[in-house]
Amino acid sequence: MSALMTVRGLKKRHGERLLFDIDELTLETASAYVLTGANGVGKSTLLRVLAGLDTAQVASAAFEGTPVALHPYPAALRRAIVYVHQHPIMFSTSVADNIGYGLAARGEPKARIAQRVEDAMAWAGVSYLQGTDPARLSGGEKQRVALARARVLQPRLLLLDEPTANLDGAAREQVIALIPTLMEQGTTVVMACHDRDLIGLPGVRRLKLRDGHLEYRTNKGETDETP
Ligand SMILES: Nc1ncnc2c1ncn2[C@@H]1O[C@H](COP(=O)(O)OP(=O)(O)OP(=O)(O)O)[C@@H](O)[C@H]1O
Repeated sequence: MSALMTVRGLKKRHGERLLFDIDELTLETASAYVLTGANGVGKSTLLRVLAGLDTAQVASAAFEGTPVALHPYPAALRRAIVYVHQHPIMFSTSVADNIGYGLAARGEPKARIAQRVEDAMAWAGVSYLQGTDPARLSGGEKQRVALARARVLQPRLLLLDEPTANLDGAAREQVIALIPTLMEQGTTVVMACHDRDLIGLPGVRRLKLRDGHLEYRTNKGETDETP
């Protein structure tokens, strides 16, 4: 398996506080990871740094074998890497506009956008929300719309920040059910989470942030560790 992204010497500071000091982060092509660790350890920050939404000190980085800088963040990475926020923000237009927004920003033809949005809505099980005001979506619906919005962009790397946080019951299960289908299409997925059902998904590898360092773990449905 080949490395999709490698980052070496990744340090993040908030003032005097060294949040993390990661020797090396390697994400393989078409692989899925859960990023675990205690509250406040820096999971969201790490994802945001990879997505170019936050800055950090980086010794070197490469994407698909090509050396890249993370600051300033290159347009090629902005196209290849998509971050989905824990509480996705929706534009107040329509659900379809929200899903197609990134494609429109890329200048895709309208007919192509409409087709891909329709497919994505069916994939995410949100076709019934066609006429719903985005401001009225439930937490689970919002998360599924956000996943559809990310999926249509066909990212090489998808960063999901606690995709099931604050969801329970059917809403949580519906989101969890979408994750393996994202993995199947060859996208590398990294999910910051505490959700044991996500951590235990087959084929998902585990990265754990602890004391500022990144540990690679084998994932065998751990029950004996703190998430
Ligand atoms: N701008 C900032 N200035 C100072 N500290 C910050 C800033 N932004 C975040 N932090 C701190 O950095 C730490 C890491 O935050 P982050 O949200 O990345 O953690 P997390 O592991 O995702 O936590 P959780 O599991 O609770 O979501 C927290 O202690 C947070 O308070």
